[in-house]
Amino acid sequence: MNKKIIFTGGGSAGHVTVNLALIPYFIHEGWEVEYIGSKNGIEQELVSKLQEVRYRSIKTGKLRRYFDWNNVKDPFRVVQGIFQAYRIMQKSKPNVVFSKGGFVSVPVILGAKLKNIPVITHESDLTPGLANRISMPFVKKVCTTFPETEKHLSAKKAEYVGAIIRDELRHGDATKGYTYCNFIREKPVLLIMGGSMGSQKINKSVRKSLDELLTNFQIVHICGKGGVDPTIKKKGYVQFEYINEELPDMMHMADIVISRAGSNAIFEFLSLKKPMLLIPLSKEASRGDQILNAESFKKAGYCEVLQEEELSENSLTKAVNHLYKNREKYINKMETYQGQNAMSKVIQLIKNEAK
Ligand SMILES: CC(=O)N[C@H]1[C@@H](OP(=O)(O)OP(=O)(O)OC[C@H]2O[C@@H](n3ccc(=O)[nH]c3=O)[C@H](O)[C@@H]2O)O[C@H](CO)[C@@H](O)[C@@H]1O
Repeated sequence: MNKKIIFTGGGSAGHVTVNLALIPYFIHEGWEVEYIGSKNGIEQELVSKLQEVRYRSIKTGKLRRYFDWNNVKDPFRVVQGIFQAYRIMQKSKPNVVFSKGGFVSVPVILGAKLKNIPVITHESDLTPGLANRISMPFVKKVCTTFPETEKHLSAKKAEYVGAIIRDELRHGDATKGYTYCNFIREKPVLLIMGGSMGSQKINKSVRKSLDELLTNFQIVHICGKGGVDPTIKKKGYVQFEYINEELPDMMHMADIVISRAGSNAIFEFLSLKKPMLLIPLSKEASRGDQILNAESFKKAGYCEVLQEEELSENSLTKAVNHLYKNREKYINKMETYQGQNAMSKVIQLIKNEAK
């Protein structure tokens, strides 16, 4: 009988793209693949494109660090989600569960634990997220992207594997990117990606400096859902809410990037050797994981960092021009980065645990 794996993870694309990188391998190897996510999350949108994967939705609650009336209702949703996940495990009988974290993964992991199904999780960031911290006692292994993360985890469970990069990102075609954006070859391209959901702060700041930035660069701006400003029509400036199939072409076309410091995005840029200006999400809006991700990259010489509090018209254009001028320095440093062959390590761990 074929082996079966259930993937989970969601809330933002950063909790889905690692799964999207792994899923084709298991399908190719003849495994049955299912995915548990929320009903209307980004994971549903991204995974529903994969015909071979059965998608099942459960109720889930968000784990917020701030006051919200939903905080009262959400624990009940999580409990309902645990029962739903338990029933799925009972019917589906997977050999193993792989979780990429995010709040939808907590009920799935608990449901799997109740059925004694082994779970492996993956932590993208330098410090473990809340969902992964809650789930820690119930999982067999936690795969980490940064070596520094191991000190935040139990030594028995932590496995440093490195970053998992979707294979298609390596096969982008810059020429297609130029055609798609109607850009010319003679002027450098700046790609701006404020994380998978866009960043209002970065969008605002870029737009204030747009004319100045456009004197030196053509700009692809990924603005996030609802973030595109249709009133701005300028030569050499294109905006998107989110890019799917064309992202590899856009990444290959870019000379330099401005990005949030979400772990998947920055390792993708690193693997393609794109000099980065990172603007991490502030401590006010997060646990500060992106600040640590960015610090680690800066220490390695891969990027420039501009903290959100320092963001202004002047500081942004100055930092972008400085990055472009010194691009060779960052590229040379990135050339020394050795990928950890994370994909095969994770696949081996999953196979070892699959009952
Ligand atoms: C606000 C928030 O909570 N952010 C977290 C979230 O970020 P976020 O969801 O932004 O995740 P990442 O930056 O790590 O990854 C974004 C992923 O989306 C893809 N992408 C993005 C834009 C686009 O148009 N098309 C596309 O395919 C990127 O290629 C990448 O694979 O998860 C990350 C990984 O745990 C964390 O480090 C971030 O702190």
